[in-house]
Amino acid sequence: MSETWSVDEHLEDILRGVRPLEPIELQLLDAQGCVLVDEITVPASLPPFDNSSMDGYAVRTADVEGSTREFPAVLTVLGDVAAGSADLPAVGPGQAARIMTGAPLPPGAEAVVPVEWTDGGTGGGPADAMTARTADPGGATGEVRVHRPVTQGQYVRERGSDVRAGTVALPAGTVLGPPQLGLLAAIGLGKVTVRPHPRVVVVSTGSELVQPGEPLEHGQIHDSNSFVLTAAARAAGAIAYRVGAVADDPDTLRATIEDQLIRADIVVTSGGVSVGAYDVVKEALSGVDGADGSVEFRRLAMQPGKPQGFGLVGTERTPLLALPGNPVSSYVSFELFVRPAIRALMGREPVRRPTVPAVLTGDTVLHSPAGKRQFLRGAYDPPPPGEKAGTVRAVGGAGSHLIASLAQADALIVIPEDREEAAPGEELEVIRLD
Ligand SMILES: Nc1nc2c(c(=O)[nH]1)N[C@H]1C(S)=C(S)[C@@H](COP(=O)(O)OP(=O)(O)OC[C@H]3O[C@@H](n4cnc5c(N)ncnc54)[C@H](O)[C@@H]3O)O[C@H]1N2
Ligand code: MOO
Repeated sequence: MSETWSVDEHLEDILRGVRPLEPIELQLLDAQGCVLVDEITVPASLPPFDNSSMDGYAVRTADVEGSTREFPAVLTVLGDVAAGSADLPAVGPGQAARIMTGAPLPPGAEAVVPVEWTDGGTGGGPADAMTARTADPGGATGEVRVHRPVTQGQYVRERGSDVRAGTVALPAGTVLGPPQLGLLAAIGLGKVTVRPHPRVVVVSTGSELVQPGEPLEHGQIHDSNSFVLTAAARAAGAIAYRVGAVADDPDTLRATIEDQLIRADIVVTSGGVSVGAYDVVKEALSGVDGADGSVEFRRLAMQPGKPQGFGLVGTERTPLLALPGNPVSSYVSFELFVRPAIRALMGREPVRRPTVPAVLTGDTVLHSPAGKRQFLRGAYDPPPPGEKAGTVRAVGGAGSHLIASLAQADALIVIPEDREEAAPGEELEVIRLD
């Protein structure tokens, strides 16, 4: 661990070892957040048929021309056309069909008069609504008085007016969010080919660690990193498995990782990477060169997150990122290195979180070690209209054990390597953690 790596060099090294996962076919909801590999063509037009956009009466426009409240057009109602109806009455001169939103326009009809522009078949004033069929089956027949004319095609959603068969529904590279999944469902696709969610196995290490919910003996602490890392991996789009904390024993750790490789596209460990006598991850995984790969441990010019390990392990050369154990270091390292690796596996761009400018508020000058990129926890406010930069204030100190203030933060304030302090009023870059 002699030379010091920059944040960017370490990330580039990781990204060189990460290839996008092979595409697979998934059920629509399993593909949420995934990237489409090929463009999707619309197999059949949407809507598939001309249909009504209103509850009302399907009419011939000539029959209602010039109609008013005082001089209504009086039409004979043939019956109901409900959404899903296949049996459609032909609408002839002087006739109308009561029609529901989404129902196919019956033959002969050219437009739809909303029910509010009619007497609803009651013989009274303008209707507010139709009476439910169950309450008044007879309401579907008889006469209707139409108080306003409609033009050709009015309140009719034309076949193909949404998307036409043969056109591109979604281009390759689309990230499937709720509306995109909705479109695939609407055009009738039950499955879709995407790069899958990476499987991330999270292993925390440390003989002092006790699972939350269990009492502590003196000297012990609860394992929080494995929860942070597993939750963060899920938020980044991965399927994450949390393995309980492994004690500081190299053989146990090696065996645990070997067992886990079967379900891992990435392994993330926390703790045991520094220079202590019980730094188990380093001891178990460094220098195991050969077919099964190896993990290289290095010092980074960053704070927090100085000690890091990265390598490709097992016969599948699975990327393993060994993060430092201090809780803030572990989380910041996840954001800077594991999240981009997850996104690279998914084929999602950009892999890095973007930075945004923010003016530092508060009354404290922030300090940063020379030559290191520092990531301080911040609370960010977006810019008011017309301004480019938001504001950010530091929350908590620089200590990498400060879990409570990390929970107050929604941004990381970046102090570059060439700066040793930043004063209130200065504009800095921040990474938003949303
Ligand atoms: N002599 C030196 N000591 C240390 C150096 C150094 O350069 N020289 N680097 C320091 C830095 S910076 C960091 S970061 C830590 C990294 O240590 P490890 O990765 O070996 O982590 P541990 O020693 O296992 O734990 C550190 C700290 O974090 C707590 N921890 C660990 N795992 C969890 C967990 N799952 N949940 C909650 N808290 C956890 C652990 O109890 C320790 O307090 O090394 C410094 N030392
Ligand atoms: O660099 Mo360590 O990761 O501060 O706490």
